[in-house]
Amino acid sequence: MKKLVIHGGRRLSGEVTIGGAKNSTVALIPAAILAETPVKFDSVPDILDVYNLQVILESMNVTSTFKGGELMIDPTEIIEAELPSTAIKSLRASYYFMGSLLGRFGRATVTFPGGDNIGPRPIDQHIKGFEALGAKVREENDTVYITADDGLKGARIFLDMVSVGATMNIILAAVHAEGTTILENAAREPEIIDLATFLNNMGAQIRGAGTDVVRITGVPKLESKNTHTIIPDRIEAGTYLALAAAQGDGVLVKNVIPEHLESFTAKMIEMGVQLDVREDSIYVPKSENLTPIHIKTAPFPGFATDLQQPITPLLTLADGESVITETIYPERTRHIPELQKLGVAIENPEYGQITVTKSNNFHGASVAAAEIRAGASLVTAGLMADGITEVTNAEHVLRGYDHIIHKLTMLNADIQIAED
Ligand SMILES: CC(=O)N[C@H]1[C@@H](OP(=O)(O)OP(=O)(O)OC[C@H]2O[C@@H](n3ccc(=O)[nH]c3=O)[C@H](O)[C@@H]2O)O[C@H](CO)[C@@H](O)[C@@H]1O
Ligand SMILES: C=C(OP(=O)(O)O)C(=O)O
Repeated sequence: MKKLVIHGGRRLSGEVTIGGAKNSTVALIPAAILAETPVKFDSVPDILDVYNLQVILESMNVTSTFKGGELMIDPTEIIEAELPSTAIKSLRASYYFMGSLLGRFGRATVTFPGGDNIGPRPIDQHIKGFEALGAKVREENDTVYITADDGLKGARIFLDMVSVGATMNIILAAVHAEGTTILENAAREPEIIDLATFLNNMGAQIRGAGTDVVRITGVPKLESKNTHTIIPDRIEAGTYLALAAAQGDGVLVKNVIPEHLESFTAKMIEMGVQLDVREDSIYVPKSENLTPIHIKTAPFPGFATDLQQPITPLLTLADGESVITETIYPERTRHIPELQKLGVAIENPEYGQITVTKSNNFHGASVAAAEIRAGASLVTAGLMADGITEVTNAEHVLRGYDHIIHKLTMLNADIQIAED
């Protein structure tokens, strides 16, 4: 295991460039096996999830090379094979192989996915979608067996709740299905548009991605003709924006799509952070006299659950009590006891509710990252704290933050990675 060692208290300044979106990337890689040709992505983030997905691809005889942000995947010699369960368990998004294998071969056998411990994460809506398309689904010994012996047929599917994963998975399965699938109450996250753009550029017919009704008309063949550039990671961007406001003396966050962050930047502005939102970058000046806010997490375009923990250290600078209502993952609270060790006044008074009050004098401590965004909040708080903070279980952070040591060091932070 690895740990991050932070000598906190240094003021941050300069520029940081955001990488490609993790949540696009982890869907695009499984999507690549639907192509009859090699595919190429650029702006691919250097994160552990990508390396684990490459291990899964390799088990299917799909070769891939990843260098300098460019990922080439050749699925032309793909074979059906047992997928490596350690890699499958290392990330949530391995469940996208259910949709893409089903689309490609008409059947899929995938171990239950792993991923972050942020409370229950059922996949009933994914399964409901596959069944509506004509597949039979059986769950046994932690494994999901999906078969569509008579092929998949377009269907009308209404999701019971807005789910990013189910929306993506149903799109993946439906691209080769016979006829048209109409997916209602679909998630509207920008990463879904990114997936649809990639597939459409290869010949798929997906309309309405980014709205709550997505129509997918099956096509027999997908062929890649150009490189797909992955959209910037709005969650990584939000993490740096919050850090910059909390500990910066002027930070420019580059390669962002500000429209993807509106619910987040609106809250920062409400706090009194004088953001300068430009075309594809956001400047964060030194922030003072902040006021507390109320945040309610919600599906896009609402405030992202993935950003409630990264913004938390900033809330400690506001004069009063801020309240976060976590509606997506009410048990996403594993950062709380760890932040308390650093001196943060944070409580979980009732299920799904988190309160944060003004806390002076953070002090370094040894803390554990239970999951990716809990880890991001600990790194932010550690950079604000006096003394040394060690964040153990750093793999959770490295799973989704591209070149984090380099980026923070360039902003004048003192952070190292070490074996634990
Ligand atoms: C790889 C990826 O993109 N991960 C993101 C994705 O996760 P993921 O796609 O797993 O999250 P979902 O959007 O599916 O989950 C939303 C809510 O629906 C519930 N649900 C979901 C599916 C289902 O079949 N049944 C069900 O009850 C979940 O428990 C949760 O309460 O969206 C989450 C919510 O924005 C983010 O936190 C994750 O970073
Ligand atoms: C919960 C997250 O990721 P995953 O769905 O990949 O576990 C996240 O990115 O915050």
